[in-house]
Amino acid sequence: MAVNTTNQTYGLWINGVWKEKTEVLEVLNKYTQNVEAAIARSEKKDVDEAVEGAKEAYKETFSAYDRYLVLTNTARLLLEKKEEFARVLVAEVGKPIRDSRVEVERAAQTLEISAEEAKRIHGEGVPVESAPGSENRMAFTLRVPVGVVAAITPFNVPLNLVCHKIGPALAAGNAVVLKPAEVTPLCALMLAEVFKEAGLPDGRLQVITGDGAEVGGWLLENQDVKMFTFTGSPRVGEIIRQKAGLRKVSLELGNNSATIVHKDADLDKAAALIANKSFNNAGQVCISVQRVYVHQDVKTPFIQLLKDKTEQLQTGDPLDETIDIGPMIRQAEAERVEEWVNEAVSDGATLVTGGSRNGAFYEPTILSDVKREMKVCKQEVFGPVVGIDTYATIDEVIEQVNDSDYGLQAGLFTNDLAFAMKAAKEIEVGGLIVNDASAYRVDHMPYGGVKKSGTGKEGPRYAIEEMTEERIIVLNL
Ligand SMILES: NC(=O)C1=CN([C@@H]2O[C@H](COP(=O)(O)OP(=O)(O)OC[C@H]3O[C@@H](n4cnc5c(N)ncnc54)[C@H](O)[C@@H]3O)[C@@H](O)[C@H]2O)C=CC1
Ligand SMILES: O=C(O)[C@H](O)CS(=O)(=O)O
Repeated sequence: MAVNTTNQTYGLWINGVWKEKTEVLEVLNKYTQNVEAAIARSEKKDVDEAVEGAKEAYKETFSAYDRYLVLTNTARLLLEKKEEFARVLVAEVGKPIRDSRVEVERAAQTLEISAEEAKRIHGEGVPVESAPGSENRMAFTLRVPVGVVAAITPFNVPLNLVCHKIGPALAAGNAVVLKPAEVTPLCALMLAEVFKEAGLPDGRLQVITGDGAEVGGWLLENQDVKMFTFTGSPRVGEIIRQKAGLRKVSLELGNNSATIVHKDADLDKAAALIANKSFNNAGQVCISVQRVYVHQDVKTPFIQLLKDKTEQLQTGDPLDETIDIGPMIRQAEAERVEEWVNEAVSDGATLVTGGSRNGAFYEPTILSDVKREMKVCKQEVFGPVVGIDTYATIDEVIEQVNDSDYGLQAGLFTNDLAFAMKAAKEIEVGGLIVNDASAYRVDHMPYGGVKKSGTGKEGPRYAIEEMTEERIIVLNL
């Protein structure tokens, strides 16, 4: 049974207290469509106040060890409140309860890893003395924080992806102004209070909410923001890239992730992992499997296995412990997916399973005989749809995978080491996952794409590099 888990009006989190606003936006429960909570709609002056407060907080000493302690405490408190956060994720995203619990656990891990990294941020020795005329010099680098970081996050993984920005930014010694997605802002707002309870100095983390384009625009205008770290659509990523000017920008954008199933693969294992990782979070995961390339010799048995495993997935109320797939974020998105699938079928694709919509629910859907120019292949579906195509040779499939505007992660099922290593060199992505689907991620690995999938890496150690400047110190002795 769905319950209203928060039923609260949130203010803006500025300088460690709630600032109430009269204008609010409603946040819906994505399963019941009831109002779950309300959030404040920021005005420009609120955004400027948040940035100013962050700038002031940044000037105060916050040692690496204290950063470590605060992040560790936050991770512990988050785990203590796991069920509370998981239920809010169920409500605001429509994410099934079992997956929501996993997201809270991963978010705590992301903060824990960030805490560990806070203690080992270091530069390196630079042998300037080896240059003629510099014999009496020595040099080393420092990594210094950039200052105020603006973090703008998407709707689909609203706790862990927020932690992937706040964790490393704070670990590196920055102050953060966070703008969570307006449709799923609740966990981020709750997290702000947890950080305070964990000992974070006021102003180091500000959370402002409101209309994305408006608030994002005001953040971009404010020159006291020194870096933008963004996860979301390529459309908004490009706006940020253009308006940020010469400031630092890190962009985690979309993907139409491919996974290859070679003729020597363990087909049962491949089908199980692909079924699980294509439809998780109703396919609203940017490394979710969207394009499957199966070797022509094993097409028929593989499709049958994938169909069987997909049809075992249960769709329904995300609070129900037995449910695998909940609603999409809004009905309009499910309608778009329905349109793309119908268009593919009328252009010659075969519907293997699924293909129907009920409100915001879209059934897990498999298409075969897809063509590369179809929207379900060429664009990012961001929904529970997999399109299967075949190939004959290794060169051909590498070309098919690379024929994409995107390049975040890809998967490859094979026991052929030579193929795996050729793919590692030639597939144009930020990460290749061998003997698993494209959607494998643990939170300390480098994560980020090429082409339209963005620039910069996440994973706390790598994000800290993005969120610090390298400064060289030369000693003339
Ligand atoms: N590479 C990655 O790690 C991930 C990428 N994504 C991508 O995100 C997209 C889906 O998420 P959405 O939340 O719908 O993306 P979105 O781009 O619509 O929104 C993302 C964030 O940007 C804000 N925003 C909207 N307009 C803005 C503007 N003009 N200036 C500044 N900020 C603005 C939104 O309020 C939200 O907080 C998909 O394309 C997906 O692939 C999602 C998750 C992870
Ligand atoms: O890109 C996404 O949608 C997420 O980063 C995938 S994950 O972190 O939830 O695995």
